[in-house]
Amino acid sequence: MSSPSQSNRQQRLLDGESGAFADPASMPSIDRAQLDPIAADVALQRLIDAAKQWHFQAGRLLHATESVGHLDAFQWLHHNPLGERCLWRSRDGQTLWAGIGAAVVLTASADGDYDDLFTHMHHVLEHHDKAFLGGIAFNHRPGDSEWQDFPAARFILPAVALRQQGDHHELQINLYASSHEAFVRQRQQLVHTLESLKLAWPEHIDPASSDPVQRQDHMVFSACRRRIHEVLHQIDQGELEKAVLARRVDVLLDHVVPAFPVLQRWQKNNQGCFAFAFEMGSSLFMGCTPERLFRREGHYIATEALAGTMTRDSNPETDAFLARELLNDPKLSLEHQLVAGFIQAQLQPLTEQLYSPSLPGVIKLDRIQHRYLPISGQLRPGVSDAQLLSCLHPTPAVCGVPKVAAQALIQQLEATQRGWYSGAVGLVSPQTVEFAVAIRSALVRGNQVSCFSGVGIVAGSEPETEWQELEAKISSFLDALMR
Ligand SMILES: C=C(O[C@@H]1C=C(C(=O)O)C=C[C@H]1O)C(=O)O
Ligand SMILES: [Mg+2]
Repeated sequence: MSSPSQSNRQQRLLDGESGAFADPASMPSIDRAQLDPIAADVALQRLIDAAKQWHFQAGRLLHATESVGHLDAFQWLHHNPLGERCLWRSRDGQTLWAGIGAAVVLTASADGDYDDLFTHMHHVLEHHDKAFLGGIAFNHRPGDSEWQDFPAARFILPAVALRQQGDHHELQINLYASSHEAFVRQRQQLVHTLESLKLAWPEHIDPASSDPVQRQDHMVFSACRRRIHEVLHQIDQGELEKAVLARRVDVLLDHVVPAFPVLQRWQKNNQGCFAFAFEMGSSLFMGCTPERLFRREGHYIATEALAGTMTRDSNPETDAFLARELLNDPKLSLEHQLVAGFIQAQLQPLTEQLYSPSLPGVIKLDRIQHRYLPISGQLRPGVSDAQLLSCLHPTPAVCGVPKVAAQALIQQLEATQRGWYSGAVGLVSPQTVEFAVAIRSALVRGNQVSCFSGVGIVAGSEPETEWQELEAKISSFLDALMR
């Protein structure tokens, strides 16, 4: 129960925001855990005052930070479509960044061209406790229609960021301009965004879910079987050992897809996954992935091999039996071992020492479980983030072995472009750089959503089993979408 003075404050916030709940009888209550109204309100006003007092400084980051009470980042983004939005949540849930609008946007138009990007990002950030969020494509093809808003690489420093580290939540604002004219324009935009920003919203107004109006599978089972046979044939011929085949399913709803509430449900069903979202133009790419590409802190790198999949069962004994099968099955071992071997071989020349447990473990998700092997090490002096990204991406978890042969076969067999699906997404801060593999992901455009999933094909793959695996991966997303 809230006190009368708290209720008044809640009402004032709601009235100020939209005027929609002026009648106390019809006013929904606010989730108390969601917000400390005074802190958020005052913090926001302080940030507006700070921005108004900024003076132009060429090529210097202007910034301000205020602590706030607990804000639900997914709902905050959902209720504030005031500029391009982005989100990054670490796998342990301890770190979350959400952004609205852009202070700095950095892009690359070709794959592998990451050196300048990282140099530039670190130059802008200096030592500040801030982060660029962004990602890279699987392999960039200019002119792809559904991916046209997504270049080979793109990173943004949000204009307004909500940062959560453990229990500490803060709002940050940023501005970086190279001319006085740009400074004036960007500051005006920033103040406007802050003055429009909602920090409170009615509780549990979750957009109603509905059945899809239409579903289009870009690869039906017969085509999938044909492609798997083609990969198996090439494996027989000794051309390659593994290739990952991907599938796209489009779903049309009768309303705009509520991307952030869907992502929040998806993430809640899959604790222990990264969550990410990047809005660009009228598209939004988001996902809930279990797979880390790498995390670097100082000279320390942590990565992993995650591949090989088994279904789950509601009966714990059967589920444990399936996990043992996952660890013992030779085809699943090979599928996973090819990823681990690649990562270890790529990192060997860049590290002093590389550590892994002798046996893999299991990661459990809502509908499936995976083989998992952590790999960590001490980087040699001078190894850069750009180098790590180029040497690890794409791993055989999303591409194949050998890499070049698999890339060519994927390009030949897959009917649709992957864009940022199976690329890498993450966060670049002065202290930490972390990328996740952008699988279990979907591209939202208005009331349409394209979701993607892939399977690793190795000797011993059976089309029916691989098809079920593709279905299981996609249905985790459809559960969150349709609920
Ligand atoms: C390619 C995807 O996932 C990859 C393929 C897996 C497999 O085939 O067993 C498991 C995890 C990932 O390495 C995807 O989910 O889209
Ligand atoms: Mg598999």
